[in-house]
Amino acid sequence: MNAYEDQRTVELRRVDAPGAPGAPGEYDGYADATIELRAVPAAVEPGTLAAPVEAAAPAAGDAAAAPAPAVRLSAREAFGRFWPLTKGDRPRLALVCLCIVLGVLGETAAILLFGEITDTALRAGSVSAFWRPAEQWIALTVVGAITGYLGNWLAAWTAERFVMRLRARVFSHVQELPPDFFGRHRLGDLVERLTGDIDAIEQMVVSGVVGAVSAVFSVLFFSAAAIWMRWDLAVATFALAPLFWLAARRFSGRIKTVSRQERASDGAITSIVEESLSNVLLTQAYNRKSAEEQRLAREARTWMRASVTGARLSELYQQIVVVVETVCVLAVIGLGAWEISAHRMTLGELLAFAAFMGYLYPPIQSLGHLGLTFTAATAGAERLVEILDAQPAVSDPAPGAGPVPERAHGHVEFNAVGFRYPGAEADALRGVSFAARPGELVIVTGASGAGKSTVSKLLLRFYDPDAGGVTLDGHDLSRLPLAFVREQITLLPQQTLILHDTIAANIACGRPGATRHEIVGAARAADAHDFIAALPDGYDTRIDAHTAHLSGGQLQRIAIARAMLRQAPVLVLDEPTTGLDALAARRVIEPLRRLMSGRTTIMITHDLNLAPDADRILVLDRGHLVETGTHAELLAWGGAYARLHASQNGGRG
Ligand SMILES: Nc1ncnc2c1ncn2[C@@H]1O[C@H](COP(=O)(O)OP(=O)(O)OP(=O)(O)O)[C@@H](O)[C@H]1O
Repeated sequence: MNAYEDQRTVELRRVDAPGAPGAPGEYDGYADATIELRAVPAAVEPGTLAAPVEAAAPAAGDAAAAPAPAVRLSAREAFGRFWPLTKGDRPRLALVCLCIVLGVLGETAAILLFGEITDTALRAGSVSAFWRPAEQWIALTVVGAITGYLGNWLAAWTAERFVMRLRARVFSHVQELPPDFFGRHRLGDLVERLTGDIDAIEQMVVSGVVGAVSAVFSVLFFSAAAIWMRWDLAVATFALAPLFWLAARRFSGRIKTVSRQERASDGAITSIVEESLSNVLLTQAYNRKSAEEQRLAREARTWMRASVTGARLSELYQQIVVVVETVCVLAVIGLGAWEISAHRMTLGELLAFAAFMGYLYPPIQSLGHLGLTFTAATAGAERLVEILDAQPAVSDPAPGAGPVPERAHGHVEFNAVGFRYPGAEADALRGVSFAARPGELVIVTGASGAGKSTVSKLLLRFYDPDAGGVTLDGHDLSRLPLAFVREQITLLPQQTLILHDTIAANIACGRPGATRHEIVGAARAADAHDFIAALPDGYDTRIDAHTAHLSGGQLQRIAIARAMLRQAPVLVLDEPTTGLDALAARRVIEPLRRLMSGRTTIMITHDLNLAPDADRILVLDRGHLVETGTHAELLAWGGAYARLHASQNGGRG
């Protein structure tokens, strides 16, 4: 019986919740090798199941503190929303289910053989009667092992593919969302949604289905076998089964609430860690170490309370199940003893019957657990659906909506443009009109919040205007493919964007496929070649946004080289010298002039050093275009521009 006992350990660990003391009873000892397949579905597996349950749960009062998700779904809606993503893998899922059914059938037959061995070989003391059922049992075990192996392997494959596909889909969608979406969501929380929440949904959709099939077929076959053996005994013991469902139902509402809290807390903790580490300079320079620690501790406390309450709920559920199970098992033993004493049953039959009962409870429990897993995963689904339902602010025009030029000349026009950010109370731009012809430099200036950056966002079509229109060479931007617009317009943002890669790759991302010769040429034109060549690994030096050992001015020149390589006819410079000291700013002016030459340049800036070079200067004030002209004209006019200029030159006008 050693082999059984070993397997029983597996069975108990897998079927009972972690840490749940007590076995379903001695009958569980008759588990056999096919147990592995039944345990595969992660949703049924206590370890995985317990995760959302245990890790959740605030005290009742804490539930109110959970940030309310914008989307509320029932488990069925959540499942329906993500099930279509299994398309393409359904034949494999069907094969997994077939393996499960074969495995359960094998288990059923093995238990019957065990009853036979007990009566014909053990009780009769006959070795010869042992061999035939033993051979059959071994054959069944080998078939079970093969189907178990195949089923587990395919199930893992399908589950991982689902995760990959879902993550790719959400990631691709997120990348199309407008900048204000990222303003409303913390980065760490988004990271958590793309990792933890996606895993939770997998638990519901793929592992959930596999787990449900496994549990349903186990219940069907074992109960059919038990009824076939002794329907009266079976009915008597089945009467207690609904108690499992009642227990699961009782707990599911609270678990959903605490799971929401747990998912939100996970997101908050990841956000705090991410924000703190990326702002470590601010933390150190402003002595904010203890403030940051307190921020983390606050969230961690919420998470801990949720986690402990979740563990308590889970444990309570488990213990109730253990008591119900023990009552059921004792009922079987008691009835069996009575039947044996009345010679209506043999010992082998009783053991086989009890084994079916012992085998029946775990899948019944699993079904209850699965309900809880679905409930917990729904909280993750709500958070992902919130992202997937967020609409990109702009979309590609329908194919054939209008002619698409091969390449733009760079004639940009704003015609009475009005725009208000989603959810904002005031217009960011109102009735703004101007034009920039190929090769011209147009400077957009004005006080903070005047609407300068909004001009660049509309030009790059991060948003469409609410009124008026923006055209490129006379084509309304909304009628041009997005990819075309962004190929024709190069943005040099205020903050230099660095990829975690070599300097060469950072420059080449302006034009994928650029040769080393072209990269070096662009770096020379950007005055970046000398300092790059002086680095130990030259162009192959790996840099990173946070660890780059390069100055702000050097990074800016790498960005200029990237823009040079791009060769787009329109250039948008957003505060190109902000954050640089006077010397570094002077060093980027010349490369900038080279970059601007021959291109339509819209420069958004407070810094008026390049203003005398501009063909036109636009002064914005609270979304209105209040002055337009050259530097000399506007100075002579003596209005807002003259005041701005004077403020920068210490009142010298
Ligand atoms: N995502 C947003 N949601 C709501 N309002 C926004 C958003 N972004 C900007 N605004 C508002 O739109 C107005 C114009 O903002 P914009 O960023 O264009 O100003 P700006 O002139 O570039 O300012 P700064 O010089 O400080 O960068 C401001 O009142 C700002 O508060």
